[in-house]
Amino acid sequence: MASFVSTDCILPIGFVRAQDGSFAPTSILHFHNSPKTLSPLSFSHSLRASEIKPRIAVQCKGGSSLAQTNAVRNLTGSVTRTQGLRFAVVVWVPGSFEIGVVAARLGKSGKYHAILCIGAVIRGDTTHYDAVANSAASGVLSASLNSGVPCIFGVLTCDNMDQALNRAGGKSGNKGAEAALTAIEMASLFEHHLK
Ligand SMILES: Nc1c(NC[C@H](O)[C@H](O)[C@H](O)CO)[nH]c(=O)[nH]c1=O
Ligand SMILES: CC(=O)[C@@H](O)COP(=O)(O)O
Repeated sequence: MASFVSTDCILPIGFVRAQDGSFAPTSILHFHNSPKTLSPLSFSHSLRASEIKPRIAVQCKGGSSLAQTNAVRNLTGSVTRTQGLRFAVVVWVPGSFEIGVVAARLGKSGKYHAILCIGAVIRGDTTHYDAVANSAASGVLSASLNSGVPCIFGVLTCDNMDQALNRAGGKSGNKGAEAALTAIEMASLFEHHLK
């Protein structure tokens, strides 16, 4: 389930060990509840835990955990609320290495709410597998981040064909179908909650 939490919290990003053995934050970012972006409102150095008057409990002694604030919303995508959503499927490119650039072009077109990327990389005798598999993954991720449109990684990376067939509708399920559901959920999340 994809979810997005907007909170009003104080986020310690570093700790020092105090003389009594407790941990105190060395720097604090104070975030304000903003569903769109978390933007630090203030940045205070070397605040000690005793100086913080948080709206949340910051447990520093023996570890650090942030209690939930009193303003938390979970935004989730839906696999049923899909009216009007448009999808592109990248599958018939020469190889998985080429998926990323096609996904990026489709994402930037503004025509689609999500791009589903489907492929299978099967290990051979050389290290070429690693180059292709890693490039396919980074290519799809870059397409997402650069276009702002969810590009879903539905590329099998397997040591042999049996592994691939088992994940393409065999005894290990259908990773392509799972990726398709992820595409729907992400498109719905973006369309209904993150515009
Ligand atoms: N061996 C596999 C490949 N290799 C081809 C590359 O993806 C790429 O098309 C080529 O290197 C030219 O840029 N592709 C797969 O998708 N699966 C493989 O098992
Ligand atoms: C993923 C690949 O590129 C790989 O299947 C190529 O096979 P080989 O390493 O035997 O050339």
